[in-house]
Amino acid sequence: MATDVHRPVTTASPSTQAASAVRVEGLTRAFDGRAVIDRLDLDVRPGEFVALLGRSGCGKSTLLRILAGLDRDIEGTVLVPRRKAVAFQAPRLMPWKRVWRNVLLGLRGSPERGLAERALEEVGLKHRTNAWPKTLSGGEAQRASLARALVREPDLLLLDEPFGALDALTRIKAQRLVDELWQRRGCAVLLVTHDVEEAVLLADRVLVMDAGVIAYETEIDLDRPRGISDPRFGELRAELLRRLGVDADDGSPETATDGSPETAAAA
Ligand SMILES: Nc1ncnc2c1ncn2[C@@H]1O[C@H](COP(=O)(O)OP(=O)(O)OP(=O)(O)O)[C@@H](O)[C@H]1O
Repeated sequence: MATDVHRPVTTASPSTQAASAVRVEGLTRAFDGRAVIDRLDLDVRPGEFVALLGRSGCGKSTLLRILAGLDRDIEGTVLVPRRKAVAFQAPRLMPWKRVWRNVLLGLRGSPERGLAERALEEVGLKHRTNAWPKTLSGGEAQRASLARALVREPDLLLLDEPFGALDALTRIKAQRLVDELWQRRGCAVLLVTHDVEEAVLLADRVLVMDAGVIAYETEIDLDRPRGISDPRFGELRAELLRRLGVDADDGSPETATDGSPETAAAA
């Protein structure tokens, strides 16, 4: 797997690179002198599905943008595969280009329309190949955005709240689609989400970001396909909510009282 190195201060050995789809060591990103990411370490295995939770403003999108190579004003080591793709909450389609041209946007050379068609077929949108973006529903636009990511044949797929703006039913369908695509493609996925159930439903491992680092992580030891009625699902959900500082019973934020690392992570 070809690997991009962003401003390394240390160098990982080739064997380490092969064992990880993402390797981050001592990553720091500051804005106006304030470290939003503060010596963060992270490893994602090839083909692993990782979900990233955390309070609003804790730095999730900043981390994702760094992994995508969109922000290089960093300290530390970031190793990511060269073939990576990102999809955001807003589909970011160019309104003056037809759907298939949007899918091919930014690809080198002169990629053929058939390439876009195959990716659109994979997301169930082949019938809208020739459409203008403004004629797509929210769910369709998000699928077009996913097709644009898939056409890059990524080893790493970065998803920043991709279902955040969708209605509940469309969201469930989009989650199933991402699950299917991940199983078929076998790429590593890093999904930023606010939705704890979505994280437990889809991910192999869920991370909670707080105070600039990964403050908590848990493997999701549930068989697939997963159902929210599974008692273990409820346990994992409750624990993650607790780590996020939310009481699973009444949804109200907990107050940090004892200064313990656990409480600090959740506060
Ligand atoms: N370009 C920037 N300039 C200054 N501050 C920034 C910039 N980008 C992000 N920040 C700040 O960094 C912090 C983390 O932002 P980020 O968008 O990564 O949070 P987040 O966890 O993704 O939040 P949310 O869940 O609300 O999307 C915020 O305080 C934000 O204001």
